[in-house]
Amino acid sequence: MTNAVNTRELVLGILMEVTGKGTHSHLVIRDVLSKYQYLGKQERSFITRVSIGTLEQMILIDYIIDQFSSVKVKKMKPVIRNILRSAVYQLKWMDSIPDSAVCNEAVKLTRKKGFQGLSGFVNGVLRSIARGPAEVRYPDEKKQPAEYMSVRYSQPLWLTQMWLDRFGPETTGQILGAFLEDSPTCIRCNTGRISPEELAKRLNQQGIETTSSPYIREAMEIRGYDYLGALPEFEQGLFQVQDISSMLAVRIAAPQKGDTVYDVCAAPGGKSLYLAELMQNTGMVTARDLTPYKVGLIEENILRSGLTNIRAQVWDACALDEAAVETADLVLADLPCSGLGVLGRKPDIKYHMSQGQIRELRGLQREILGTVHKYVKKGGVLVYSTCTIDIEENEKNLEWFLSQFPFHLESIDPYLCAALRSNTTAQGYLQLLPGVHRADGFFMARLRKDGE
Ligand SMILES: C[S@@+](CC[C@H](N)C(=O)[O-])C[C@H]1O[C@@H](n2cnc3c(N)ncnc32)[C@H](O)[C@@H]1O
Repeated sequence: MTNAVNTRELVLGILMEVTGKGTHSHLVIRDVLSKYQYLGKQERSFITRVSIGTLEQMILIDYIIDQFSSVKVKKMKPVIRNILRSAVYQLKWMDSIPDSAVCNEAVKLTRKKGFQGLSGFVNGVLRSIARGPAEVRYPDEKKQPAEYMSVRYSQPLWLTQMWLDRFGPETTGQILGAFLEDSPTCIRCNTGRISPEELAKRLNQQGIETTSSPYIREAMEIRGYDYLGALPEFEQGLFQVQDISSMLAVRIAAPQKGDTVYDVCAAPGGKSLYLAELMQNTGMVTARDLTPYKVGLIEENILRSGLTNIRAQVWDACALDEAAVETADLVLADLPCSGLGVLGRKPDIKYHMSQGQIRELRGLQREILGTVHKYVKKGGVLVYSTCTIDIEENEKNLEWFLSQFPFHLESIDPYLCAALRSNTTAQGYLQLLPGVHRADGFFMARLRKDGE
């Protein structure tokens, strides 16, 4: 790799930003790649792979380093621990790079960053790891199942314990395992403009692999593209990037032609656009979000879609809009949440989230639900959804909502394929689990307002 030193330095910068300042990895990586556009495809994919891979496996990587280092990872200087982390990722997960090259580059970078005196330490730790046994000595699976799974799947202990208590070891293993697998990009074909078969054919002709979803006809997973934004089919609005679970949330909302719809937390607008599309350019979808920046993202997407039955507005969902009270056939409350269902796509969430933050989010969700349910007409529908796997934000919030407001759950089976139907879907809600379902972790519930 011609530019190896530079790319490793860029990876270090990304790790410092994400682990030190808590910035989201996908934003930091996007900024770095757009700043260094002159880098070749190989260098760009090296930066993405090592940054994401290191973050994904960081708990396991730290565990490995701690077994070989006299100084524990937590006690190290941030620059040193991040140089070691990305080097261990290359040693253990990237067979194509010789161990000696990984160690030498890490030592050079240590010196370049002004830690001349620690270059011997970095060299020693990395060479011991490279020479050490290939197999990791995990915590005892029988005596310490949560510790074992936490290290094995590189997930925080509190999260692993929470899911073990709720789902048991088998399902927890499936969920955690799925987070470490490659997450394909999912797209939704704009069926108003092109059939899924024709879109797949056009993408295949450009060397892009497509796999149709078992759950929704217009959904497909795509692999093997370089830059999505450059595809003519994207430019022309023939498809949207959207996970299958998000599409399902819209499907269970089942908007009708001519409906008045409020999507109260809508940016960047994926679900709003799908709602508007299903309404075949009739009725009106009001897509709201908190800031002009976020609403700008919705507006860009509206423009690309060519739909005219959708408008974007800045509106704080906690503030009551008197004019909207009892006007909506459908309200979509796809609320801010802990995001624990999408750890496979956004690995750094697991380092930033905590039980305290979950409590705060639950409070915000209740505040928003307590406001926006008022927009639903008597006999209208409210869909509550989150991209998380957390009983407090999902089932418990649902129970709370039903105890407070005049709504009842309604079966979502008519909108789902047989593979997704269960006791809970017959009641009116669905918790998707990665590894169990072929989709991101996601929760959705359909509630009908009492009355006409
Ligand atoms: C889960 S995301 C929505 C994703 C969106 N529904 C989609 O499918 O593209 C949650 C959104 O809620 C917004 N949000 C957070 N607090 C809000 C509030 N008080 N009022 C309105 N929007 C809010 C965030 O800016 C974020 O865009």
